[in-house]
Amino acid sequence: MTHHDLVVVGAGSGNAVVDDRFAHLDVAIVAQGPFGGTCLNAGCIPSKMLAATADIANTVQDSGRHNVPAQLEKIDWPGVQRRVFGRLDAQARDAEQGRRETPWMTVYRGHAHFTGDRELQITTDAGSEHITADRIVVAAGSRPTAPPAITDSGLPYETSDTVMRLDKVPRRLIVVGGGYIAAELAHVFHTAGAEITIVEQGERLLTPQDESVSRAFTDSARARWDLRLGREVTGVHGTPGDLTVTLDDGTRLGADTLLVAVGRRSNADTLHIDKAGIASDEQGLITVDEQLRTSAPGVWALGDVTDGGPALKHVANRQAEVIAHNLLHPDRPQEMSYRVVPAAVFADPQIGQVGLTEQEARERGIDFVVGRRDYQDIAYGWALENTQGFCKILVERDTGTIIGAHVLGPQAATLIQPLVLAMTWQLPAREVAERPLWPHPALTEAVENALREAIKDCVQGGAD
Ligand SMILES: Cc1cc2nc3c(=O)[nH]c(=O)nc-3n(C[C@H](O)[C@H](O)[C@H](O)COP(=O)(O)OP(=O)(O)OC[C@H]3O[C@@H](n4cnc5c(N)ncnc54)[C@H](O)[C@@H]3O)c2cc1C
Ligand SMILES: NC(=O)c1ccc[n+]([C@@H]2O[C@H](COP(=O)([O-])OP(=O)(O)OC[C@H]3O[C@@H](n4cnc5c(N)ncnc54)[C@H](O)[C@@H]3O)[C@@H](O)[C@H]2O)c1
Repeated sequence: MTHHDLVVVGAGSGNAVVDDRFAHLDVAIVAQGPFGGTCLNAGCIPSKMLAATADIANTVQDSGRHNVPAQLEKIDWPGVQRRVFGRLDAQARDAEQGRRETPWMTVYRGHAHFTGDRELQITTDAGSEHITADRIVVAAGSRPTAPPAITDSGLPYETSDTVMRLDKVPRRLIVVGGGYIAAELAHVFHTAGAEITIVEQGERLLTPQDESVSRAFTDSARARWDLRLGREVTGVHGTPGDLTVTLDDGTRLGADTLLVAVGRRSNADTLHIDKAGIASDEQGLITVDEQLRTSAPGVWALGDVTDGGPALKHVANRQAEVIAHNLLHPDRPQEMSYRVVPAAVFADPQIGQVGLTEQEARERGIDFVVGRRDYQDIAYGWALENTQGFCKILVERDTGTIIGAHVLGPQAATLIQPLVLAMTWQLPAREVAERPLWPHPALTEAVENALREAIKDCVQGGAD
């Protein structure tokens, strides 16, 4: 049995825990999948590289509105695949190679599970190995789920793990689920030439978003895609490549490809965490405290496998930093904060969001005002000929505190950042609107003007 000072299980965000500050230790990393994990290989990065390509294709298709006659010939899908995955696969290989060449690190390739306190069995192609460690970081991520009506059919279906690497664009793609992945990948495949149908059990797409954002997004999607809202799949029949999907209202839909995007579940259930005294919640997420310690002494956890914050890469990255600090400085530990967590949907239109939605603020009984500015009411919105974008900011009436912000439209993921900063430092809305100069006529004027709109109705907008 080999002993290490520190073992990290999972080479996604877990790989970011360890750097040269740990060179005095004997460190091992166990990797079942490619280095870089979901984000690099099948998540954030390929989906955004594909979405950026789709945005460019849309710009060409839409160029007539700017008096630039142009025609989109086609998206060269095999070329896009080579560019995107050629780059990302090389990154994953280089990351693993870098670890293998690090003298104080050991790379185990295989699946780890606990056999006791800080004791792991690693199953590899060559057999199995037992290791122990003084300290362990669990960063085993999550995996896509699929409804039984689909899995029981025995017919093939894609998930985000596989669909982006298809060698051909599907002709008719049915997406089950109307959340993040559906919004982003329907944008990609629609622009690449697929007919899109979305089957979503809720009444709108992206329902956790602010109602006005979810509504605007759904309306925009309805113009391009066939939306089956309030519906579930009850069965799949046919043969691979020629599928018939039945819905709970009896509708039958034809497709060559089915993409299931109904959420993900923690991989904690594959780790035998009970053998190591690691507690999990009712959804199977490993329970962590503010310092990202599990219930087992000497075991930390981060990312999608845990109950610590939303399953987003910037959350996991920050958790990796906090754990690294706490491993190196146990005498002065840091705590993870989830007070201000932004998120973005890289679809068409793009969405940026932070803090409370209007419906959440109402449910909490907060007395708040809403400031809104549409892109079509600012100069750069005219320049873009944009008619649907807006920035909406929620401000507590009495204190002028910004409690939530929502942007829909071009560059929304970037435009949200000044509001993330303002909320992080708890700057009053009036100060954020009036103290800095906002460059004219940039898109950021949508943010500035939404803030000015909100503070008109505040009792106390902040500093005068
Ligand atoms: C399509 C898609 C798009 C996304 N886009 C965004 C985005 O734009 N922005 C954003 O913030 N987030 C995005 N996310 C979410 C983001 O990818 C995840 O939150 C993040 O990657 C989680 O990191 P992690 O380290 O917890 O898990 P992972 O990156 O999944 O890493 C876990 C690693 O552990 C390995 N592993 C699992 N079990 C074991 C085991 N028993 N033994 C050894 N190794 C094991 C896995 O092979 C994997 O490499 C997206 C996700 C998807 C699916
Ligand atoms: N830009 C980003 O940050 C980004 C992008 C993609 C994925 N992600 C991460 O990956 C996670 C998974 O994404 P996702 O899109 O799979 O999940 P999601 O939770 O965003 O959306 C799932 C959707 O599927 C619907 N649904 C569930 N069961 C269904 C059923 N049986 N039939 C029809 N609809 C059903 C839900 O109502 C929901 O709208 C996200 O929650 C997020 O953490 C983030």
